Formats: sequence, C-alpha cells, structure tokens
Amino acid sequence: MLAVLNNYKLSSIDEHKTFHTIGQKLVTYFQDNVNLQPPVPTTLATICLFDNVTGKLRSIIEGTEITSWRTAASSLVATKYLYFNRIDKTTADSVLAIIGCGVQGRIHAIGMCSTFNISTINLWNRTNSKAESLAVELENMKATFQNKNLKIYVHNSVGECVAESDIIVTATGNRTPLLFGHMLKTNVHINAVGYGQTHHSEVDGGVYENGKIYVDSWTGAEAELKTLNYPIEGEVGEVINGVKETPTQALTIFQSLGMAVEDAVVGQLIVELYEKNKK
Ligand SMILES: NC(=O)C1=CN([C@@H]2O[C@H](COP(=O)(O)OP(=O)(O)OC[C@H]3O[C@@H](n4cnc5c(N)ncnc54)[C@H](OP(=O)(O)O)[C@@H]3O)[C@@H](O)[C@H]2O)C=CC1
Ligand SMILES: O=C([O-])C1=[NH+]CCC1
Repeated sequence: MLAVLNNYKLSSIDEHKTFHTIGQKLVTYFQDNVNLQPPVPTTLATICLFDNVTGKLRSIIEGTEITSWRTAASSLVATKYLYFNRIDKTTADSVLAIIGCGVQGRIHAIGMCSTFNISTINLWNRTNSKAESLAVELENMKATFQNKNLKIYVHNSVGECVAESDIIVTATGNRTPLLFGHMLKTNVHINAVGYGQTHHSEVDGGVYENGKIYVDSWTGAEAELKTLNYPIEGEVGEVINGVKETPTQALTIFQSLGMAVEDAVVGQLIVELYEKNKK
C-alpha cells in the first residue's frame, strides 16, 4: 500500500515545520499464527519511509502495533462524527458490541471505552474463551474508562450480542455475513473492520441496503469495494470538513479499509520523535 502526503504539520515535533512523507506499507494476514506457541499476530505490518528529495530508503518501522491502534483510531473518529454527532448528547451513554475479540476487537474495546461514555459492552467471539479473557481484562481496566460503572457481558450468539447495542464493531476474518438487519435496533452505527472474502464479507447486504455507508478513502473504495453493490455516501473526512452533512439517518456504516497514509504519518512521527530525542 503506497502512501504519499505532502505539506502537513506535526505539532508535537515542530509547529512551524512542514513534513512530506513517502511511505510503503506491507501487510500479511496468516490466520494460523494464533495457534503457534507463543502465538504470533495474524496481521503483521512493516512500514518503509523514503526520503522525499532523493527517494532513498530512510527507515523501516515495525508496523503491527501501529496498524492495530490506527485502525481503532479510525473507527473512533468515524463513531464520533457519524454517531455521537447525530444523537442527543445529554443522554449519550451508549451500548457497544464487539463481534470478534482478536487483536482488533480488543483494541477497539479499549479505545471506545477510554474515549466515549460507554455504559455497557457486549462481547462475542467464535471461540468463547477469548471473549471471556477480554471481559476480565476490561474489568481490570474499568478505572481508566470514561464510564467507571461499565457493565461487561459475554454472549453466545451475535444476535444476542447486538440486540441492545448502539455501536457495533465487526472485526472477524469471517468470509460470510454474521451481522444481519433483523438483529439490529434502530439508530445504530457499525464499524465494519474485518476482511474475510472481501472487506464487506461480515455484514449482510440487507444492512448495507438500509444504511448510509461511509469509507475512509474513495481511492481505497474504488479499488477494494468493487463487489459492494450499494451506494457509498462519502468519506468520513468529508463529514469532518463539512463537504458532506452529518448523517441524521438511524443506520450508519463505517466501512474501514485501512489507509496506508495514516500508518505512514504515524511512522514518520515515531521516526521524528526518535531523531529529536537522540540529540
Ligand atoms: N480495516 C482495517 O484497516 C484492518 C482490518 N483488519 C482485519 O480485521 C480482522 C481482524 O484482525 P485481527 O484482530 O488482527 O485478527 P485476529 O486473528 O487477532 O482475530 C481474528 C478474529 O476473527 C475471528 N474469526 C476468524 N475467522 C472467523 C470465522 N470464520 N467466523 C467467526 N469469527 C472468525 C477470530 O475468532 P477465533 O478467536 O475464534 O479464532 C478472532 O476473533 C481481519 O480480517 C483483518 O484482516 C486488520 C487490520 C486493519
Ligand atoms: O490497513 C491495513 O493494514 C489492513 N487493511 C485490511 C487488512 C489490513
């Protein structure tokens, strides 16, 4: 995945300096890595940064952790602009469902509960013990969350998990849909993160048909969502900068594809901080 971003600022480094980034992100997904002893992450990433004047390789950065956090951060931004900005904030304690409690499900759970007023988190995972382990971890982190009274439940079915949920994260490698329209209440926001057969494998067509679909990048969507036969409303960024209106419709879907440019900028920030602290 190629990434080029010019003329931007990193205020934590230097608010006057302008940065230019050329990067390349390499990602592999080996599902059986979780069964190794010790387990290895299934999604592995490496980020290469190049000098923007000469094109010479400047740094190679371990990108697995960056990918985990960046993906969750994108969903948090999407949830803020597509969901929290359309609801009554005075009553805005929300119920979150995590479908798939692997690396992404875990980071999304921590990120959402740290950022928003989540009163209940519902967890489902194909292998139930992983959802139970995440529930224990979240229980031990409660003091750091926005809502210290967070209630945590593990469910035996996806339908039960999402029935009362306002915000849903799907983060599985499932190749066929596991989230269907009849399972959802009204006024729901979905962050569809997992990649199975395609990016949109986890969510049934009936959900896309009745919702407003947003992506992280039009360019990514043109390349990677060719088989999604429903109209895309816009980029989340277009809602943020006012080009598109905040949706008022009660079902929104953030179809997360992953943008290498976001990873490359975080990589650049890490390299700049490293260089600054070395001096
Ligand atoms: N949109 C984006 O930018 C990104 C998307 N991804 C995608 O997100 C997904 C999750 O990644 P990650 O958390 O790192 O992977 P993990 O291997 O850590 O977790 C995978 C999860 O998917 C579940 N799963 C796998 N196959 C199935 C299935 N057939 N039915 C139901 N559940 C299944 C696993 O359940 P179990 O524990 O039972 O095996 C586990 O909960 C992947 O598809 C990955 O490609 C990853 C990074 C960025
Ligand atoms: O952006 C990314 O790293 C990925 N998107 C889909 C799988 C991994």
